[in-house]
Amino acid sequence: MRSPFHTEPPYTHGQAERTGVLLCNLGTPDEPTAPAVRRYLAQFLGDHRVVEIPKLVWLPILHGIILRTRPAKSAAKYASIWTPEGSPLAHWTAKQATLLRGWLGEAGHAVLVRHAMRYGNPSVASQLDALKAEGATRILILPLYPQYSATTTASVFDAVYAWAAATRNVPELRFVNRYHDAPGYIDALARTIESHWKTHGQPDQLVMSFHGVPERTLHLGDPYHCESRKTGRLLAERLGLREDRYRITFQSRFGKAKWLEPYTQPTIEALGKAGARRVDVVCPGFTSDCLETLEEINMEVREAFLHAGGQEFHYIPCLNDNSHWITALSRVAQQHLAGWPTEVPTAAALADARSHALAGGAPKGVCPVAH
Ligand SMILES: C=CC1=C(C)c2cc3[nH]c(cc4nc(cc5[nH]c(cc1n2)c(C)c5CCC(=O)O)C(CCC(=O)O)=C4C)c(C)c3C=C
Ligand SMILES: [Fe+2]
Ligand SMILES: [Fe+2]
Repeated sequence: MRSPFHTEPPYTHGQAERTGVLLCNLGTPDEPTAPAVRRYLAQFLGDHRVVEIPKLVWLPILHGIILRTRPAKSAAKYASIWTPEGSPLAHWTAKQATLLRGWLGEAGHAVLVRHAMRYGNPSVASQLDALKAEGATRILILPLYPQYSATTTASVFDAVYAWAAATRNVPELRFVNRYHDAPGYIDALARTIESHWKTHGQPDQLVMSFHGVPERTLHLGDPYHCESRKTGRLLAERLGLREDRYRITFQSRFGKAKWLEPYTQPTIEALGKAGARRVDVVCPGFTSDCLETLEEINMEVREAFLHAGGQEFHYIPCLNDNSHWITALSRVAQQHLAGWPTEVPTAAALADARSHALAGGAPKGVCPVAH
């Protein structure tokens, strides 16, 4: 009879038990072409965590209208931010995983660290399989979203549950829901802004722009709005900014429904029209630069501000591979790893497990070990 679960090697004694961390991000197309963007958007916008319209109504609209028109337009935008290393989001996420592995190692935690994308590659399932193949029996799921949203964080968790539901020998799993107010995260953001200001001076207004979500999700119990606003308030306090020197706004509206307000672009245009000479924009909810920061903010919104009469527009990059940010991420990971063994098993422990395995004596056909 075929098993409904993924094929696994037979259980063997005496293997090194390892702890793993899986850094999860949203994902990005494999290349900046319409077919690749179509594949990516089909998976992304077909996720009921992202678009909550009943599938029977939504899928004909998605496949019949949106996926016929949007991919070519989005591909052109992706082409404008693509780098020799590929998509910025993919590049920074991979680098963050490498750096986090090093940081945790320095702190004495010999954990396996990999990264995965909720949509596109490398998939969450493929990286969980890889961690398991490397011996991970405990895995910490760490989304690269400081603010919890059902549209992003919970969707990553869905992918993990789906993998676990098809796995026989499931590792112990832990999930990080949020770190929107972690002091190290706020500090890393503040240092990035302060270092920009040290070179360029201060603006009339600092705009903290977060990705938006439909407003109704707030009324249905999603804390994303409140967590984003708290990040913004803590950041302003850390920078010593008075309330009239900064704004918290929401960007990247998708579709016709009301999203969280105030919207980023109209706010910045209004600032330009009202005579603000210089605006600086930072995107604290994005831990890597991506299409939504490099194209939407640094190109579209920049142009709108200058067109509205503004003189200087400064985009302050995301945390990316900033060392204070990696320190913050490693602190979040260590907090959630507490109580799990994170050292490499000693030779003595492995030898003990193996000699135990050699004790033998059970009937043929089952595990021949004296347990
Ligand atoms: C940081 C948190 C994010 C939330 C919350 C979020 C919600 C959300 N997004 C869409 C629709 C789109 N988002 C797109 C790109 C995109 N979104 C995020 C992050 C969040 N999204 C990132 C990091 C990116 C950039 C990815 C990259 O490859 O660089 C896109 C695709 C781009 C396009 O075609 O315009 C769409 C579409 C919805 C509907 C939503 C919540 C309901
Ligand atoms: Fe998005
Ligand atoms: Fe609130």
